[in-house]
Amino acid sequence: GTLFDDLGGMEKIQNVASRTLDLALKDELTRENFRFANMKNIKEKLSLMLCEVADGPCVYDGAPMKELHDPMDITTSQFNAVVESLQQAMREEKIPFSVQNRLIARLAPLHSDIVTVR
Ligand code: HEM
Repeated sequence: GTLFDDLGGMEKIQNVASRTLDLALKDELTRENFRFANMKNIKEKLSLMLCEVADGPCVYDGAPMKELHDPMDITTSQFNAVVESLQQAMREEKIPFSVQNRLIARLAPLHSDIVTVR
């Protein structure tokens, strides 16, 4: 089976994406960035990205990660904060720890496109 199946399929992924962004909107380290963002749109695009990266039946159709995040001058601490929001969201959805880690591992390479400041 795919990581997509192990995560519990599309509905679970949509819940995770939605909750991750709600948490990021509350987190002191990241809330300013998301303050004026179209959360409904980001939730949809993040769902597609997570689905695709987990070998699910989706094609990400959003903006390239670097282009999108580069102007925000994002730090490693902020990147880690979003990853922690994602981990909390997966925990709340009762996704097994080992499955959580497989998804995180596939997102780790995005670090170099997203973080442009130390
Ligand atoms: C694993 C890390 C991350 C992933 C996978 C990710 C993914 C995404 C995706 C898929 C979108 C929507 C793209 C689109 O609308 O076409 C997005 C938008 C956005 N991301 Fe991230 N992101 C990450 C980290 C971060 C961090 C650390 C911040 C800032 C603290 C951040 C701030 C934003 C903001 C503000 C938007 C909305 C931009 C806009 O609509 O103009 N992201 N991200």
